[in-house]
Amino acid sequence: MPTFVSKGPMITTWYRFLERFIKIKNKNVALLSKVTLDQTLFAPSFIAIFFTAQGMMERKSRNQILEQLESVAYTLSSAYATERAVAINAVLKACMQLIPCKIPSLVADFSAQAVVNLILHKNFPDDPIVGEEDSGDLRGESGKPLRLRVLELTNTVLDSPIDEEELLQAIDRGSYGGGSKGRMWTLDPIDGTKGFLRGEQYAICLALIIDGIVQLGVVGCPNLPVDHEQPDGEKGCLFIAVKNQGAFQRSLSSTDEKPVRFADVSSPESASFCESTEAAHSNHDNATKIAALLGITKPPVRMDSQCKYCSVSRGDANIYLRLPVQEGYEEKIWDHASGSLLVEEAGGKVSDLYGKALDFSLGRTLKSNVGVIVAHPNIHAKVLEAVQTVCNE
Ligand SMILES: Nc1ncnc2c1ncn2[C@@H]1O[C@H](COP(=O)(O)OS(=O)(=O)O)[C@@H](OP(=O)(O)O)[C@H]1O
Ligand SMILES: [Mg+2]
Repeated sequence: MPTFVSKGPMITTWYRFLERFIKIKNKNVALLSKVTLDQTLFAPSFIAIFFTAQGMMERKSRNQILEQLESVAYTLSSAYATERAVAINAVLKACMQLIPCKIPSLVADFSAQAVVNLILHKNFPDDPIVGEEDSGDLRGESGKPLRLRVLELTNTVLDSPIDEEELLQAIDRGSYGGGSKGRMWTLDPIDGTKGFLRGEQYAICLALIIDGIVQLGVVGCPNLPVDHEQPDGEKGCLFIAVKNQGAFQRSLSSTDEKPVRFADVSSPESASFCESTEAAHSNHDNATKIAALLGITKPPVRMDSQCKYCSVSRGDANIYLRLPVQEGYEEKIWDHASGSLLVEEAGGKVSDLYGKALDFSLGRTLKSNVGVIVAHPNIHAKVLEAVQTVCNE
């Protein structure tokens, strides 16, 4: 019904407008101009108006309407569709090989990097990869026992088995130095090694960066509950974000994707925050002082790995702080690329401790940034101010 009522008159008026105002003699150029205007101006506006009106008539909430618009925009957009599908497949395979049994973390780390790099190389042979691991510890006689265990695990998820030399080559495809030009992938095969060892949160994180800008991020969290409200329910989630296409979550066992959004929060007092489990990776004492300054009363949620980015993106908490412990520590691009895009696409804001955007164009590390602050745009400025007050004390 809304289609019938709105579409006819609007389209007729639009085409009349085009006929009247596009006065180009060359017929082909005139046609091309009309098609361009139609696809870039009319179609997106019409779709947005149509779905908003439909949502309002169905008495949907503002958030439900936004979610629907996001999924329509995603369905209609095909940018990076192949990269998205390949990245999901690679991260899923790497997750699957780690779930069934208890695996030593070194074996898991190398094997996850081999699996993801092999899948990326098969699909995008010219794309360089900035990966956390290299094959040094697997080489020679001394590396043989570890090498064979990694090879065995890697071959459990590959369609066609590889040999020892192919394994080493695959891992070393992650040796790219990064930079500001062209395409590259960045991979943390197991982020949150300590969490993996404890049987808690860890993540497999893959991102596509083009000319220094993160365009796609996929994060696999094999131990994260699918629903934060049901910590004993199904575990294992995949988070996916493509620039300007929104952020999504699915479980490892299903292909159904749901949009994820930052929880609305109007003031820091009502917020909750999460930080690293490891006090050696983020300063817990300063975080406590910042929380007090902001009037936050809820205790922090401590969690390992980029699962923190995922958790705030879907509204489990409102703030993520990573406060430097060691002067001169340079954050690695694979520890933040996919997570930061996920946050931005879910409606959150990411900066460093000085309010600067994270710069992924400077090599393997975030050389020009210090720490990370993630918060809802409504409260980011206040959080930043409190962080600066405490860190400058
Ligand atoms: N000194 C220091 N400061 C800041 N960060 C550091 C530091 N040392 C290590 N790392 C990196 O922290 C990564 C783990 O991230 P988290 O701290 O979020 O998780 S965890 O709680 O430590 O498991 C961890 O990633 P993984 O090595 O992949 O686990 C490291 O890259
Ligand atoms: Mg890491």
